[in-house]
Amino acid sequence: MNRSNLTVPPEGAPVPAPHPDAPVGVPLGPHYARCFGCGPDHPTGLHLEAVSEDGLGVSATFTVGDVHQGAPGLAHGGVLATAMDEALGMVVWLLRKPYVTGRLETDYVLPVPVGATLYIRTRCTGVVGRKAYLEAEARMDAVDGPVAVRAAALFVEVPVAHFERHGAGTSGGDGAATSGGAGTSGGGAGGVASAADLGRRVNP
Ligand SMILES: CCCCC/C=C\C/C=C\C/C=C\C/C=C\CCCC(=O)SCCNC(=O)CCNC(=O)[C@H](O)C(C)(C)COP(=O)(O)OP(=O)(O)OC[C@H]1O[C@@H](n2cnc3c(N)ncnc32)[C@H](O)[C@@H]1OP(=O)(O)O
Repeated sequence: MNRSNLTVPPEGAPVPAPHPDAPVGVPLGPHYARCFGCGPDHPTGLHLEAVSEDGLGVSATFTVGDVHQGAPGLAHGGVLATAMDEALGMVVWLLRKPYVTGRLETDYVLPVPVGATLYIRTRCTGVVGRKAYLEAEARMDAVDGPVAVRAAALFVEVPVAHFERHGAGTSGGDGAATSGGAGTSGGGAGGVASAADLGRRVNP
């Protein structure tokens, strides 16, 4: 894909070992029930469903709905970038540290119609200090379908306080969702309802 060197790990950058608690071969479930990317409680979200492959890579599916259109009958490019961001974020979630997207690069290779299902695979390609490098590819309508979107990203590790300091209305009161969901019941990564939950998850 076309990409800047900001999302390419420096030569010799180590790929981390999977976290010992990282789930393998199981559905991840949502990390947050109201997440636009993966939350089952979000009415028009992407409802991405993902499986950890080996603790460092994730397979996810996203079916484009009516609410995701840009041009008539076609997925909005920003929505597709969000789907890639979400699937990439699920990989750093497996590393059991809080990260945010610093940079996201996207190549749109094919138009993606409403009703299409994207089969997304993402992978961590290196970690240097607070920076995690990741790549993603989305194939149309089958795991071995044509490539529709490619992405690369730099995620930056942040303290749990990042979410406490910057999140509005997520301190566990009315704005907080119950994490519930497949994340906790499916033996997967486990959902969070608040920044405090996130802290407990990272430092149990
Ligand atoms: C309260 C409720 C909590 C609920 C939370 C639930 C879950 C959340 C937790 C985990 C997520 C789980 C699953 C994933 C799900 C979804 C995926 C979507 C993820 C997102 O959608 S997340 C939202 C969008 N995201 C942001 O909202 C970030 C806004 N932003 C910032 O918060 C700062 O900007 C930050 C922190 C990025 C950096 O700030 P900073 O001050 O900490 O660090 P600094 O600037 O020193 O950068 C350190 C090193 O990164 C390099 N670096 C930084 N930025 C770069 C860039 N853009 N390009 C190239 N390199 C960059 C520097 O060059 C330096 O590199 P070097 O060390 O080599 O000098």
